Amino acid sequence: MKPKIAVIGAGVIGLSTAINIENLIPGCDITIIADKFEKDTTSIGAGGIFRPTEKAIPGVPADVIRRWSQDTWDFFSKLALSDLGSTTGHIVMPGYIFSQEKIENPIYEDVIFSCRELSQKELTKLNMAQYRHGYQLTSIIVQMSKYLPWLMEKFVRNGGKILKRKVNDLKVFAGGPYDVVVNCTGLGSKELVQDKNIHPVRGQLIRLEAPWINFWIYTDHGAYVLPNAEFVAIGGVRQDGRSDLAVDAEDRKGILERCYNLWPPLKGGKIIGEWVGLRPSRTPLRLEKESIPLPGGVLKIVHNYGHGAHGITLSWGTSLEAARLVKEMLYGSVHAKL
Ligand SMILES: Cc1cc2nc3c(=O)[nH]c(=O)nc-3n(C[C@H](O)[C@H](O)[C@H](O)COP(=O)(O)OP(=O)(O)OC[C@H]3O[C@@H](n4cnc5c(N)ncnc54)[C@H](O)[C@@H]3O)c2cc1C
Repeated sequence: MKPKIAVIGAGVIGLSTAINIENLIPGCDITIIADKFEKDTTSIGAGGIFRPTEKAIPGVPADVIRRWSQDTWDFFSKLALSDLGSTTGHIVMPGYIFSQEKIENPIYEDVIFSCRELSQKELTKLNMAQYRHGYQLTSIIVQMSKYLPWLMEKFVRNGGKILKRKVNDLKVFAGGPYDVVVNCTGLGSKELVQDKNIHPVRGQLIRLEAPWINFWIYTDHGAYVLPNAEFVAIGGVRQDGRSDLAVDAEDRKGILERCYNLWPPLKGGKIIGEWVGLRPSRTPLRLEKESIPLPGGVLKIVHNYGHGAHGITLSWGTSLEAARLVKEMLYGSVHAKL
């Protein structure tokens, strides 16, 4: 009999997990169940920069973060360097990080296309002498408005099914119809599995029409500039515990001030949109299997949520691991290679 699997959640984590399950368990019957899709998810609004760091998720060992980052990079760079890149939204883009602290990040050096520290002379030439450190990197930016629909289409083309519905309690799945249920609900896990550790970290960004900006910038003081083929996203804020979704005028003022100071040519850009999203943050993120014996039968769950500010960067790697855990739950650990 074909194994039946449900993936709850249709953000970048749910879609990537569902596709990795399709790849790892060919012929399985798989359904994505979610109450929000594409434009209503957090994933759609992310700046989309691949920016791995060993300290991305507190509580996750550096070698594990490195593996998830590397697996995501392998997938993203294959797309970006192929003729698919313009369809999936993966763009190779040079950029800068400016900071007061020295950044020791072996993942930058080993994984992304290129990374080197700038000299004081170079910082001065860029009008960035106020920063003690600067780095020039070439990474990948993912335009999420292209990537999410592409993932969805790929999932459906492989035979996957979609169900639009809110799940209020995973226990309804005890005893069937699914052999394994995969929880990729991000912040939804607060209610769905009563997880007190998951919390929102609010972000706000402004979308500019500024096609002359063709490199990205990241700083350690709440200013970033992330262009894609559609617009330039400038931000941002990181407000722990705040969960209102309306655009805040004070936040807008602060973002514009910081970003215009950082890179004055941005002032020529036309504001074409604003967006607020809630990073699903958890220390550490939850990527594990769980079996719950219930009167109706054993409920087998794989959890994959809580990626915080790094959900795009870690998406493919964590989803690959979640798919391996699903296979292990179906067939035992002999089949799984973690
Ligand atoms: C301003 C901002 C900028 C960001 N920039 C970057 C960046 O540059 N690089 C990077 O790596 N990351 C970035 N991130 C982080 C990234 O966006 C998130 O980590 C990622 O999108 C989380 O994906 P997800 O699939 O877990 O959650 P979501 O996209 O929120 O998806 C959750 C899914 O679960 C479903 N769901 C929830 N509860 C239920 C339920 N009970 N029943 C049915 N369905 C349910 C929802 O409907 C939805 O489909 C940014 C985030 C923000 C806010």
